[in-house]
Amino acid sequence: MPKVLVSDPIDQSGLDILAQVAQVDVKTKLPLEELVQLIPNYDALMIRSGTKVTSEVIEAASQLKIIGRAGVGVDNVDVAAATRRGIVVVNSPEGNTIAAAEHALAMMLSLSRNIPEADKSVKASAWDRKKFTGVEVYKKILGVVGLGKIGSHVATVARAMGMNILAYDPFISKERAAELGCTLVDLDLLFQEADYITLHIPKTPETAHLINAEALAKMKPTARIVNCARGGIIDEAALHEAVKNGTIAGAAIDVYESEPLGESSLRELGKSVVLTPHLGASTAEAQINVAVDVAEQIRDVLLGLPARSAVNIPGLRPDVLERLRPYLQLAETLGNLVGQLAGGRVEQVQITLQGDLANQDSKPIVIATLKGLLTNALRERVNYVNASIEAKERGIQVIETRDAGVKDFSGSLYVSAQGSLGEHSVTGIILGGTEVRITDINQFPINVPPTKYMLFTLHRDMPGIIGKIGSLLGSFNVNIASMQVGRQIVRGDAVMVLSIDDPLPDGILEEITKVPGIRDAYTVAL
Ligand SMILES: NC(=O)C1=CN([C@@H]2O[C@H](COP(=O)(O)OP(=O)(O)OC[C@H]3O[C@@H](n4cnc5c(N)ncnc54)[C@H](O)[C@@H]3O)[C@@H](O)[C@H]2O)C=CC1
Ligand SMILES: O=C(O)C(=O)COP(=O)(O)O
Repeated sequence: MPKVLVSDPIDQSGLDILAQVAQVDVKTKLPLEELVQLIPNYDALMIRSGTKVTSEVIEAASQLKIIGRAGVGVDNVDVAAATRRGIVVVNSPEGNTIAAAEHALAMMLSLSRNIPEADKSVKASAWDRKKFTGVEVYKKILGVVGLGKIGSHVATVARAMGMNILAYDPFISKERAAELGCTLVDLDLLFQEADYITLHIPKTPETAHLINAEALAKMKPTARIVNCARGGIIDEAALHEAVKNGTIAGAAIDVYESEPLGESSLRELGKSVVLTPHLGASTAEAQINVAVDVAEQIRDVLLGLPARSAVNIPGLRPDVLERLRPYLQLAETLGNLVGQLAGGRVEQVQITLQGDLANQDSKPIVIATLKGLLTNALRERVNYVNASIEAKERGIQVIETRDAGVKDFSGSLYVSAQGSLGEHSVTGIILGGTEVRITDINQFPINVPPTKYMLFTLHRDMPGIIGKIGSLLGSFNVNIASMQVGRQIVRGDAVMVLSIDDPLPDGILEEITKVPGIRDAYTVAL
């Protein structure tokens, strides 16, 4: 019988499902060393946010087939390490949406009406009404950062309370935002206008310390901020300063840079700050939802069936996968590339299967392209199973075409993305059965393999320009691994593609665009 280790508190309904197919051991609050020692005995691990599944744990997990996260965020799991070991990671994308949204709303109201401090004072036998006079949310502006599942529900309920909603989410279309009654704005405007700011984004390298001293300085002195998303999106030291100095009026925080919260100056801020111990998902209903959702998936995987919400494996039929594997890699790379070139919100994607590829099953290729495209927004949360739904929810229009007449290569894939910042296109092929080659960017012919870090420029084809870019990169200590130029006509417009060994340092892209003749420059990490 397979063995499942449950290392965080999970609702009994989930444990009952696991017990149908496995021996279930519940051992919570395990120190890392003990987890590393125990894990080789288990086929499945079921967790919440308390267990850190580090690469060390995964390396020791010689039998492990699946990690089930009974919740949304998988930032406590080294998903890349799990993927390398062939371990499926599943979560419950919707099981606690309502719980988290309601907690954010409760936090906003608690902060506005000083409920926690007032409660404390009554329980201490005081009757102090003046001290706890609050503010109303009615007719106030709520800035929602991240208009995904939780952010959308918060916006809907807040509208019903008479709030006006500004939203920032670079991956959501204007139409989708309008459907929710929200006005999409840029982040600076949201910071400047909002009376309340609520965060509903994943923690990624881009969102780490999104709310720092500089951002806080842009906010109204009456602004209040709510974080029920992830610790580390707010710089806690900067928040403490901002509330203490009156830069903003207050904050309600559920998640912290380090959990459990250790020594923290946030505790010293009295009624201006409301703190809860990561309770967003802690409702009876959500805990049953996530426990059942994830336990069912663990059961299925242990029985050899596919999981419905795997964050790290394609949910496609194995035979299709095998046949199309190189083209799925091509599609994912082109989707990711065109998404990064497009930069902002993508509204429309066109995917054309050309030449011999036009006779293949397009569905997996379209899904792989969308997965690549959405990786920028959703990271490891997007997979082959949910890529189409996620694209639809973001209002991205997908146009799929076939053109068997294109005979440049035996089969090629063309992907273009039209978004808030313009349109970009890329074409690619598979060389020698396995190798991805990019053969065209924005209608300029090239022939380059994708690499981890790339720099693209659109420029005028004129003498000296390549040298200038080379020297500029050199002066920033950026090593160029390879370089190629593509043009349609001599001394007309051209594109330059550079593979570089490291990410571009801050500020250099701006310098590149200042070089005479350079029209645009883009950096991409694949
Ligand atoms: N406090 C708690 O107990 C809980 C916390 N959460 C956290 O809430 C967050 C949101 O969850 P969901 O709404 O389910 O996820 P979701 O994936 O449905 O929505 C996230 C949204 O953020 C957007 N986004 C990504 N990067 C962005 C950026 N740099 N700027 C602005 N928007 C960006 C995405 O386009 C997406 O629409 C996650 O971090 C999750 O871990 C979720 C459940 C409970
Ligand atoms: O689902 C999420 O992302 C959460 O943050 C919930 O965390 P928890 O399962 O309550 O430890």
